[in-house]
Amino acid sequence: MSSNLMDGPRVIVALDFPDGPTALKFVQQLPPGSCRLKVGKELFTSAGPELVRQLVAMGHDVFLDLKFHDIPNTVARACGAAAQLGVWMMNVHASGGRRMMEAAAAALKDCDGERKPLLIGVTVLTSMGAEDLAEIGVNVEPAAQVERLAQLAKVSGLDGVVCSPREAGQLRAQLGDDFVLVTPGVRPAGASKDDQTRVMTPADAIRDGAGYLVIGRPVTQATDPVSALEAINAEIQGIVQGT
Ligand SMILES: O=c1ccn([C@@H]2O[C@H](COP(=O)(O)O)[C@@H](O)[C@H]2O)c(=O)[nH]1
Repeated sequence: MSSNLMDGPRVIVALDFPDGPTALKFVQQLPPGSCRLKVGKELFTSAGPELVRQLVAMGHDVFLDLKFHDIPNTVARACGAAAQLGVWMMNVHASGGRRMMEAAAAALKDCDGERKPLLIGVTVLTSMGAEDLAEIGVNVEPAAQVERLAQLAKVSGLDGVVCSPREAGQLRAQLGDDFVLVTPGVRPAGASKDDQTRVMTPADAIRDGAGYLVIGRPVTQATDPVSALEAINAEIQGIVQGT
């Protein structure tokens, strides 16, 4: 899938809500086709796989963001179980290593064509900066570590990576148009960074080669979430069409 040929919404709204009913109430107000949806650790822990099945049955593309990170066998089996839910995208931590990522990719290889979920590797969390990396013994700039893990993800058979938009340009140039770049750490101009560190605006992220923008609080916590989402889609529309 070339980033230039991707169909459909580029924004993935992070449904970081405390429970299923709150998430569903939020989803029901979204205009059809305006975004894809991400179910992460908070909502999945509270509402479980049934909510994921429900969102898939409603026709949504669901990114199951559970960031699996364990021994290869455990991660492979978790990925197999996630695929059974019919999700569009799922992820593992690239720092789990090549054998873990290869096992995850192998677990999905028997899913039939259209239904095969995209498998994405998390590189360096967008909340982390150089000092955070140094504290865990990684004494390089985030961009260098992202590049290293993204290359490992690619040779391990993954479809793409989660990175910050700040690394999108470099990865797009190095890893090609077919490698999927999913970028959280996206903030409209003037919005609070919250706990994110490596951020960019929606327009700049797309311009630099991001495939999908994961956006949570700037939409979900907005006074008018639908208008906030529409403004982001309007901001990136011209750039997406020009790519
Ligand atoms: O490196 C990462 C990986 C995942 N996330 C997730 O994306 C959203 C971002 O939410 P905002 O409210 O827009 O900050 C959230 O669900 C994270 O778990 C990330 O931020 N960075």
